[in-house]
Amino acid sequence: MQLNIQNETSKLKVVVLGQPCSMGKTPELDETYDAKSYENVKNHTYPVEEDVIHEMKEFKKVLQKYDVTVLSPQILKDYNQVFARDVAFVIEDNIIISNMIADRAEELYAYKEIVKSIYFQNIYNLPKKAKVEGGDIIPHNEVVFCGAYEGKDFTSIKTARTNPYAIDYLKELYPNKTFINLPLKKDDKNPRNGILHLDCTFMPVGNNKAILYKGGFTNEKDYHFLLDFFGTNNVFEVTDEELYYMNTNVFSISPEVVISENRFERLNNFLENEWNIKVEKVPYYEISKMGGLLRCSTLPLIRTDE
Ligand SMILES: NC(=[NH2+])NCCC[C@H](N)C(=O)O
Repeated sequence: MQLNIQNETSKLKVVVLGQPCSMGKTPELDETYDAKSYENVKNHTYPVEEDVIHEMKEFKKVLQKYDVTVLSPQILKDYNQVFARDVAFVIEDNIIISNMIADRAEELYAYKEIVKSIYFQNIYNLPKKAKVEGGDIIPHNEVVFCGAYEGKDFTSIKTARTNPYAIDYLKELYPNKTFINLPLKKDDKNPRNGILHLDCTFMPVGNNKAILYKGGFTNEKDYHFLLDFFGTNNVFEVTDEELYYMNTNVFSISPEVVISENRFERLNNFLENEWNIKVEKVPYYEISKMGGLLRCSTLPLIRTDE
């Protein structure tokens, strides 16, 4: 398989969709590793497998309607494999295997067959010290936006997943790209105070447009930087409440078509009416309770340049 990913929105051809089966039982509070799961376990509202299967089926149907080839990781017994995004990521024609949080490390085993179908010279493993997850990496043509956490307390924060060392390493692999780090606020218990991955607070859509939440960045100047980068008129800003339900985490299948959650009313209307982007709506509310949404559930392998 010849991989190709330059950005978030070019026409999608091949994608891995996470695996909803055999999620295992609801975690204990101290077994959660993101703030939304923490909150939903605490409130006894953590989703059941049946609902997760249903939502992912609906998502898959839309992908297939647009002739996208959908691959699945193998099923690992009693292991949450919904969020394919973080396991690995593709930049240009290489796949980079993430060094994920230990709680999720086994997910990679389920990708053996998929990785086997990729030319070996295009598969990169990183040194152990380089911590990174795909949700913190957003390729945007010559630029790669990153969400590395720079604090000294990195190892004691479960929602800190990407470190500056990993970004430095990626810079060496892609000397022609500009890596822009946008450090994120972290909070393992309160989902309203911290951001798990960069794709939970910022997402390019259409042609050089973006969805953005102001409050997610450690340095407010990074929010202003993104506003300038895309241009204020090309940015849809989400509110605190919309952030909580993960409105930034939609998934593009082309510059003209975005898959979004059916409750994201203000965003969906805006995309359709103001930016002329077709919005395919799917139910994904239950999955949002585990700290990820549509983009998080996917690992795109091939998008065609147009
Ligand atoms: N790319 C993402 N935002 N992924 C979301 C992953 C959520 C998952 N519960 C975790 O904590 O790892």
